[in-house]
Amino acid sequence: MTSIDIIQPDDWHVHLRDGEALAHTVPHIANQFARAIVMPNLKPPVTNRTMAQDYATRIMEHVPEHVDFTPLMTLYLTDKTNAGDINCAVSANAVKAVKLYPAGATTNSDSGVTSLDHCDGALSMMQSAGLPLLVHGEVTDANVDIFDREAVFIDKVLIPLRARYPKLKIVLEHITTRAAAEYVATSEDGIAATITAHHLLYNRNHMLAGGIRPHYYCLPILKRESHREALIGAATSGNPRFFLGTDSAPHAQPTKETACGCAGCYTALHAMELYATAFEQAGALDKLEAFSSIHGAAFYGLPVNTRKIRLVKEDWQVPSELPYIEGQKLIPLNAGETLSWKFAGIV
Ligand SMILES: NC(=O)N[C@@H](CC(=O)O)C(=O)O
Ligand SMILES: [Zn+2]
Ligand SMILES: [Zn+2]
Repeated sequence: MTSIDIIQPDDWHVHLRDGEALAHTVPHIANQFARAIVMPNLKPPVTNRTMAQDYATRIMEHVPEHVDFTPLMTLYLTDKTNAGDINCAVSANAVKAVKLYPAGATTNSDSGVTSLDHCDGALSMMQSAGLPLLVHGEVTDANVDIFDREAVFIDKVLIPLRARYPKLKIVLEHITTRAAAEYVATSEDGIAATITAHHLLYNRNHMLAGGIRPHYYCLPILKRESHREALIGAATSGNPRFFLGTDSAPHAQPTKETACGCAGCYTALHAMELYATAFEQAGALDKLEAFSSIHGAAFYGLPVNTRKIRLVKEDWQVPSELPYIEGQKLIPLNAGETLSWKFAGIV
């Protein structure tokens, strides 16, 4: 039987939600990953040090016994976030990053930033403190086609932002296009990108051809095959600017399977199996460890994990549904499908 051992990975972008959901999401993510950057798009969003610390405590209550997992917390940037909010969170070491959601771009982004002009105090403080800005990189202009929103964001928002704050560390989250992969690979230091497993494995045909599949709907939306190929190229290039971020984003079944469904794919259960599948298909399994377990820690200035995990080549079936909040079900990505890699635990 084929198997590979790699340094235990970290997830540099995940949604764990809150309340009852944590009993489901936290054990899944803590099973495979040693640390995770936890997104702050709760209702209401996590906007200050106390909220971040309290949220971390609620997460820790659901880490199973004998499992070693550390949530790395983030603040949600709003028009009102000021230098004092950043300073307070940084000096207490309560957060590892700040998240920018353009207002209206994605799930729970109503409190997001309407214009970065409002955020000068916060961004200047982050730049001097070395606190990374994590970016949902899509414009929200109704006139911009949904398939172009990431590429337009780079030109209209990201490049001017970097000109204004050249030392600000930025992660372009969940990149989905050739434009993003090329921009991150070729521009000035201080930028990196996370890539999800689903954007490495699927293109928009998987979501739309032969019937509409809501569990493949996430933002930024799956793009055409040539973009998926560019992402595979970036992830397997060995370039330390690219690292793992699942963007696992649970939504209860009734809110996905409906006339106007929520964006988000749930992959926390089987993330490393999906990444291994994508890297194997690309003939690049030897690059999986650096992408999953080394590059992200280096960007965040954190030590690499000491434990190792094992992935084995073995068929198993993804459950067709998982228990979730309020008696509802959570449909994972790949529900009912057979995967050929299996996570076999810490070794
Ligand atoms: N990726 C998604 O499609 N959804 C995320 C939000 C986000 O990461 O944009 C969510 O919170 O559900
Ligand atoms: Zn996002
Ligand atoms: Zn996300």
